[in-house]
Amino acid sequence: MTTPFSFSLGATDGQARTGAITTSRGTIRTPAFMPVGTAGTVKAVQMRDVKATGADIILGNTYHLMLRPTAERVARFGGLHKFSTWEGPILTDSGGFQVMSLSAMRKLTEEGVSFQSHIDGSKHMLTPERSIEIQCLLGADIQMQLDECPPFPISEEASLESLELSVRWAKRSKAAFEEIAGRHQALYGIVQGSVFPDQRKRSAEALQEIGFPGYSVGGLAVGEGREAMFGVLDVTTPLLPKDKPRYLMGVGKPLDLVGAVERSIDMFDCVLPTRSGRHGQAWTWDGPLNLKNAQFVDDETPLDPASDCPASRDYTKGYLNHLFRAGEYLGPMLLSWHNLDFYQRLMAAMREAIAEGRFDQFAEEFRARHRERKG
Ligand SMILES: Nc1nc2c(CCc3ccccc3)c3nc[nH]c3cc2c(=O)[nH]1
Repeated sequence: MTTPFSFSLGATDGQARTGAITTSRGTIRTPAFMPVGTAGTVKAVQMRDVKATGADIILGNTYHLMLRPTAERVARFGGLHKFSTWEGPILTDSGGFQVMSLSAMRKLTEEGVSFQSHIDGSKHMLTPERSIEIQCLLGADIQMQLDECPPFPISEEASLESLELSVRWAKRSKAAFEEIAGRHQALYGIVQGSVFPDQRKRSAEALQEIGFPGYSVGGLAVGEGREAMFGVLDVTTPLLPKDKPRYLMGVGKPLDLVGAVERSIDMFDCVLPTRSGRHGQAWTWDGPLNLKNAQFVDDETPLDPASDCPASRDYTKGYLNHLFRAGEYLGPMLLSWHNLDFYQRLMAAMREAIAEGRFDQFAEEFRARHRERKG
């Protein structure tokens, strides 16, 4: 573990940019889509197939893994890489977001957030210090500060209070990180401020005062809608250092990814490709398809013959329709795999378009072709 974390910018095209994040476990090509592996597995897809789709990095979840099987047990197995057999970089969230969306009896104080496990009701406490300890026990290469992701909508004064707490927690997270993390690991600050431009500015400036090797844009993909999200990016990314990665948390649909790359975002995560795949939704260049739909019963064409992914190339839509109607495990497995591959092919196409100075044209053609809703 000697290679220190670093980011190098590649090509820029308008505000869009390519880059490479060097970590001790491999390089991440940006713009990058990071499959979510919440409980140490990218649901229904084996790690060798996740890698084959082109993913350079996957995500793990402090909240889920601290509850089960516990961070200490994962550490005894040699860390999350060894435990899950994923050998590339792993990014973990700090857990606060998941506590607020999943746990019961949660109580938020200056110290941290106490809560009851959604699994067995046991009592737990997450502080900035404990979150960093857990992320280090897991062995995460890129870690997140503990923050508070405010609900949407939220009043301006409540949003300001929340972002100030997250800034204080950013300081404590960095102090704890510097105590116990390795030189090969990196900690990101998370910009908050909901949909208020002056608060986004305040948060971005306060975090840069503290200083991080990368910055996440938090507080979005919480129901604000695409236009409001883009509006926040328009005012936020210009405030962040150009020579450091920007990670838009929890985003998103293909049209969200294109619009956010247009606004200078480098890293993305979203449960959509795997979660929607498990329920029969296939993402394609032309938009999403519901493969359970009767229209596919006799369809003898694959999802994408041009792909080298077996899930996209070797199975007919009629067969996939059958698998879902029959409740066969293979249905969710193949569609999760296909969707991850499609997301990686979209990211690769954007990286190539930026490198060739034709990203505007790519984005325009994609938006014309990709119909999110029929008709
Ligand atoms: N810490 C944090 N996480 C968020 C996530 C989870 C992303 C995540 C990271 C790693 C694993 C799973 C999920 C969000 N998802 C949608 N919107 C989100 C906002 C925030 C946020 O403001 N702060």
